Amino acid sequence: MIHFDNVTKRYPGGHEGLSNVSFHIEPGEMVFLTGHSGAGKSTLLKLIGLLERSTRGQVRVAGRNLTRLSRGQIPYHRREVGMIFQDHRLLYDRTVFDNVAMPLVVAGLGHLEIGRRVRAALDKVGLLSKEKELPITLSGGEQQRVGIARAVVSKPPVVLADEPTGNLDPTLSREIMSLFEQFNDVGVTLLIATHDLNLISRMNRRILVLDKSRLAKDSAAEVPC
Ligand SMILES: Nc1ncnc2c1ncn2[C@@H]1O[C@H](COP(=O)(O)OP(=O)(O)OP(=O)(O)O)[C@@H](O)[C@H]1O
Repeated sequence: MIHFDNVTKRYPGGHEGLSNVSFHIEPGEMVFLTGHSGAGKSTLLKLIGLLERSTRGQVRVAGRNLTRLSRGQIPYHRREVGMIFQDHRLLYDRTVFDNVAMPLVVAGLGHLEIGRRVRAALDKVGLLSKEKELPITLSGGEQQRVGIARAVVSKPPVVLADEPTGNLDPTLSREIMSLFEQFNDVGVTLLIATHDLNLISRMNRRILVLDKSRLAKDSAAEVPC
């Protein structure tokens, strides 16, 4: 589902956010990505979501070679990759419903279909009763769940999360992880970047470790990277 072959990302100014990274994630895997601050976790997720392009090497997601993808194809790719951010990135002048509906509006779906899908996604994250609220009136954990509903409303086969529990207490973090497990149970491939080593060890899943922009460890690999 996600293939990195010798991928390097060099930012303007010459700094390498990612250096010669290779790994494969199979459909239906749930994988954690960790490493020190600045190790390259966000850069790796941005390459998968096409928020950034690789400088060298090949990134393939759901059968698409992102290195060769034209600008016109980017919206189709984004629909297949749901992204969740630590700071939620909600629109604070729009209701919860409108925030979750955004990807479907962009995709040009009809009114009734949007209503049906948004309510299904809000129900999944336990926020159906809050659809008319503005995000600012919600708690941090609830805002994160709005962000999660928005990421999964198009039913993407791949979901990426960048520090999704960074601002949450342990109970809320567990709730978010349980939601991710439920998505994974129905076949969604998840890649979750986090500093939280307690959380990672509790989940008992495959772990990719970045160190100074390189892949230092893949718990699924027999030998060190
Ligand atoms: N747009 C950019 N321009 C220049 N350098 C960047 C840019 N984005 C990231 N970097 C650099 O690339 C490296 C990797 O950054 P990245 O944000 O991927 O790390 P991270 O592991 O996600 O860190 P954190 O855990 O602190 O969020 C860092 O040295 C960072 O300063």
